[in-house]
Amino acid sequence: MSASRGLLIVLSGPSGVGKGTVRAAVFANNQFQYVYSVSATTRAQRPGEVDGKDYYFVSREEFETMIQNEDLLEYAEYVGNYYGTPIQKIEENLAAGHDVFLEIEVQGAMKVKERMPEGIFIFLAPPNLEELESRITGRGTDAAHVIQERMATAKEEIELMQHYDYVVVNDQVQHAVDKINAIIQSEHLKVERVVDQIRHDMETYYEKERI
Ligand SMILES: Nc1nc2c(ncn2[C@@H]2O[C@H](COP(=O)(O)OP(=O)(O)O)[C@@H](O)[C@H]2O)c(=O)[nH]1
Ligand SMILES: Nc1ncnc2c1ncn2[C@@H]1O[C@H](COP(=O)(O)OP(=O)(O)O)[C@@H](O)[C@H]1O
Repeated sequence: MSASRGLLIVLSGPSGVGKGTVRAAVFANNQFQYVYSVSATTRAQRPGEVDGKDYYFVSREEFETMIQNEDLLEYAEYVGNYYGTPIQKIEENLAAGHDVFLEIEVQGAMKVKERMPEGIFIFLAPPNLEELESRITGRGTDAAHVIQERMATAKEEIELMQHYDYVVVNDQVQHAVDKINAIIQSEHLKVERVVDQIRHDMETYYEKERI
C-alpha cells in the first residue's frame, strides 16, 4: 500500500506578525518532520543566510525564466523583489507522503489557495494592531513611511483572514508553534484522510479470515 499523500501547510499573515520567527521555531524542533519549501527570491542574500536552505537566491532574469517555464506554484513581488514557490519539490514530497510547509506572504497564499485548495491555510494574527506596529518598528529594518505603508497593507491582509482554515494568534512564539502542530496533527486524523487505509486493512482481514 503506498503512503498517503502528505499535507500542504501554508503559514501566512501580515508583514511583521512573526511568520519567519514562528517558522524558525517550528523547524528548530521539527518533531513531525515537515519538509520546508525553500522559495526562490531576487532579494540580496543576508549575512548568515545559506543559498538553497533559506532561499534560492537568483537574478531577476533567472526568476523570470522560472515564471515562463511554469516552475513556480505562485510568486509575488514584495517590497521590490520577487519571491516564488518552486513547484516540483512540493509535488515530489507530497506524493512521497511528506508534509510540506510554506511560509509566504498573503498575496501568494491566496494564489496557492486557488491552485491547491486542499492545502491547510493558517493565518498568523497579531494579538492587536499596536503590537503589530511595535514588532515592525522593533525589527528596525524599515523607515517611518514604510512602517505606515505596512500598517495600511496589514488592514487589507487581515481582511483576507476569512479565506483561511485556521487563525493562530502569535502572542507567544511557543504557543503559536504548539497550535500549528496541533492543527496539523488533527488534520491527519480526519476521517476522509484515513478511511481508505482502514477500509483496505479491513478488506484484507475479512478476506483472509473468510468472514
Ligand atoms: N508569495 C511568496 N512570498 C514569500 C515566499 N517566500 C517568502 N515569502 C514572503 O516574503 C516576505 C519577505 O521575506 P524576507 O525577505 O525573508 O523578509 P522578512 O520580512 O524579514 O521575512 C515574507 O512575508 C515571506 O513570508 C514565496 O515563495 N512566495
Ligand atoms: N510572539 C512574539 N512576541 C514578540 N515579538 C515577536 C513575536 N514573534 C515575532 N516577534 C518579533 O516581531 C518582529 C517581526 O517578526 P518576523 O518573524 O520578522 O515577521 P514576518 O516574518 O511576519 O515579517 C521580529 O523582531 C520578531 O523578533
